[in-house]
Amino acid sequence: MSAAAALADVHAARPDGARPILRFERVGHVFGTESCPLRALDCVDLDVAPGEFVAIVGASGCGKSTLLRIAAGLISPREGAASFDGAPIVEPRGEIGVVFQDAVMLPWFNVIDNVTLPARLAGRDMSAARAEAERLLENVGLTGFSQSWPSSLSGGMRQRAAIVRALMTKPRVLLMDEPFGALDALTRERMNLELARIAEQSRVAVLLITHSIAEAAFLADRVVVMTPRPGRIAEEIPVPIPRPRTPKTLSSPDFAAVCERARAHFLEDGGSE
Ligand SMILES: Nc1ncnc2c1ncn2[C@@H]1O[C@H](COP(=O)(O)OP(=O)(O)OP(=O)(O)O)[C@@H](O)[C@H]1O
Repeated sequence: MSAAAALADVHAARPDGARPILRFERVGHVFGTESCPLRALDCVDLDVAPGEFVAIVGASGCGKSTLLRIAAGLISPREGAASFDGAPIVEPRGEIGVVFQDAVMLPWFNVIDNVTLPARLAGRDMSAARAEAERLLENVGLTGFSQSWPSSLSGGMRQRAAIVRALMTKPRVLLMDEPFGALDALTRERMNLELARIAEQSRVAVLLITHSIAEAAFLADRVVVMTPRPGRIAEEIPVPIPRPRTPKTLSSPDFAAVCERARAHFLEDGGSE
């Protein structure tokens, strides 16, 4: 069974309603003190539908990570609200998985113990959790590495393990903050293909933050461009490219058009990708 088929299987029995699975309503956030405030986000309205893949691009410091941390329940927004399936997000929850740029793994745990940690913390049956983890590891190309120490894995392998760990809670939303930013270009391309397969065949909704317009256009159903700080939504660009996405996608006129439309914002602002 392929990684994607396995993940489709993981999510198969879940009924998805028509309402957004993730919603930001007039979300604003200010850091700093009253005398020295720093407005990171301003009036962000954004919906993510069940199973949808949304990528966010924006200049460094425009508030992308802050938005994602609000969705993860790690920060309470000063203004507006974020909700998951209609309920306010007030703390981290199992249905929302998070993958950060640095695949933080506990160095004193091997791979299988790291990826099954959420299951252990949730008090799940560990033999079932281990079997599920082994299956997911196999399907992301980490067969035979379950007993390895994190220090012996490459960056790409650690990131794959981090994705498996995030999927162990059977999330309905996967939040990804520059997950492949630290990888070399070739590994990043391979990881993009893998993530595209996961997203296409599973029903997990993905909110991806990336500095790469090409990565956003390749993976997403919709590319959201943010303004420089304070971050607002400048434009939502639909990506009319059929799935499955393949390496050939990168040379399609639609792909080039989406990239050009997104890039125009950064040229206007004097910024760069
Ligand atoms: N905990 C914090 N305390 C104070 N200021 C913060 C904090 N977190 C973020 N900021 C500030 O808020 C703004 C938005 O930060 P954020 O990390 O969300 O931006 P970003 O778009 O993700 O940036 P990058 O692309 O460089 O990662 C920045 O000016 C940052 O310095």
